[in-house]
Amino acid sequence: MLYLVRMDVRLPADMPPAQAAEIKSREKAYSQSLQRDGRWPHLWRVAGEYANYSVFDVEGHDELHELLSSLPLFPYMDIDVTPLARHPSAIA
Ligand SMILES: O=C(O)C[C@H]1C=CC(=O)O1
Repeated sequence: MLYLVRMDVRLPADMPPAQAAEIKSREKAYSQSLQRDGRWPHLWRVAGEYANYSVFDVEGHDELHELLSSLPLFPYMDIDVTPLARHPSAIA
């Protein structure tokens, strides 16, 4: 199943910069492993915001929840999930 996911990152203003950098580094490594194995085929920055739109290609809700809740930034993100169904007029 495909899911469109918006993630808004809200790190606490008082988080020490070294801690923020360490979390972002782990997030990057984890997200790139999911991109490489094909489960996170799109990752786009929302221009001007600390947010992204992503497309996940996973078995279903349970796998998506497992992946999202394992993100190192998960405790600091607002996440909005939209399940995608095939459009009858789509040619691809
Ligand atoms: O920067 C973000 O949008 C949050 C998150 C998503 C992938 C990643 O590496 O960081």
